[in-house]
Amino acid sequence: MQLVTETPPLLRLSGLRKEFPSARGPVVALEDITLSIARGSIHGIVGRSGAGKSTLIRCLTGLEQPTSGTVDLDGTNIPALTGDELRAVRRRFGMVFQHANLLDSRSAADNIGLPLEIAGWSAAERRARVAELLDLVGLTDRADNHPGQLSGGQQQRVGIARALATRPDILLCDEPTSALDAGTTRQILGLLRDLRERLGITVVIITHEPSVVREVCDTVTLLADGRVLESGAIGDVVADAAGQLHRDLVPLPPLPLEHDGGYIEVALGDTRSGTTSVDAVLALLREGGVPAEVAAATLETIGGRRVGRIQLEVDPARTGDAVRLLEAAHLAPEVAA
Ligand SMILES: Nc1ncnc2c1ncn2[C@@H]1O[C@H](COP(=O)(O)OP(=O)(O)OP(=O)(O)O)[C@@H](O)[C@H]1O
Repeated sequence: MQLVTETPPLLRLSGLRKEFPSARGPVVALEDITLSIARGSIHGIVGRSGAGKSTLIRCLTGLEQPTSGTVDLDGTNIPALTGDELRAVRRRFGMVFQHANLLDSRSAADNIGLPLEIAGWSAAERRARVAELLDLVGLTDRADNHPGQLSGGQQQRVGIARALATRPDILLCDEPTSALDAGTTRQILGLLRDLRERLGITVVIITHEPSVVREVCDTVTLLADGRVLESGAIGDVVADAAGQLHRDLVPLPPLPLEHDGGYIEVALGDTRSGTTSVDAVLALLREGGVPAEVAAATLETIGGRRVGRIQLEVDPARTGDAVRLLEAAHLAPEVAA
C-alpha cells in the first residue's frame, strides 16, 4: 500500500470540467475534478447513476473533449491531442465492459486476436501473443471455444485478454463484474489483481458495487453530482467515520422493516478519531445511564485497517441522550432512519 501511494502518478486530472449543451441550458457533468492515479495501482471510481463516471472515463480516453482542465498521462495532456497522436494515446488504454461483447462467429482465440489484426500484426506474431494472453487469463484449454460455449466469467476473461492484447498501460474496467454472480466476481477481481502483480499494469475500475472496491482497490474516488466528494487510499477513507465511503464500504445489515426509531450506528475499530470496541461503546452508554443492545455489528480488515460499524438499539425515548453521550466521545453517531 505504501509503495503504491508513493509511486508518481501515471494519470493526473486537474480542474477538469465538462459541460453539455441542452435546450434548458448547459448541463455540468463534471466540475473541478482533480485526482491522481498511481502507476501500478488499482483505482476505483464510484458514484450513483448520473454522478459523472462515464463522462470522466470518456474524457480520460480522449473520446470526449473536456470544457476545461487537463488530463495528464505521463506528461502528455490528452485533451490537447488530435489525429494520429490522439489515436496513439488511446491505444495506451485497454477497455473492459460489463458485457464482453464478443463476436459469436469467432473462437475465443480469434476474439482475443482481433485488436492485433486491426493493428496489422502478422499471423505468426498474433498466434504467439494470443497463446500468451490465453495463458495469462487461464483459458488455454478454451482457445477454440466460441462465446456460446463459455460461461459469463470465461467470456469476461476473453474480454480482458482482448483488452490487454496490444499491451496497454491502463486497463479501464467499466462495471466489469455487474453481470456476474458473487463467486465469478471474486474470480475476475482475483484475475485483475493478479494481472496488476504480473504485468505492473494500472487498473481503473468504475463500479457501483462497494464489495469490488473493498476487495481489490488500493485507492478510490467517490463522485457525486460531477464533483469529487472523497478520494484516497482505501485504508484512509474507511477510517473517516463521518465519510460516505466509510458507510458504503463497511455495510451493516438493513434495519427491521418496521421499527420505532431507536437505532443508532457508530463506527468501530481503528478510525481517525481513535480505536473503539463494542465493549467500550456499550460501557459508555451504560455508564451514562442509557442501556443499549447490539442489533448488528461488523468488523473487518479493509486496506490494512481494522474497521467496522455497530448498530445499537436503545429506548427510542433515550435516542437523544445516547447520541449526546456518543458525540461527547467523538464517535460520530448516526440515528438510523
Ligand atoms: N451527451 C450528453 N448530453 C447531455 N447531458 C449528458 C450527456 N452525457 C452525460 N450527460 C449528463 O451528465 C451527467 C453525468 O452523466 P454520466 O453518464 O457521466 O453519469 P454516470 O455516473 O456514468 O451514470 P451511470 O452510472 O448511470 O452510467 C448526467 O446528468 C447526464 O445526464
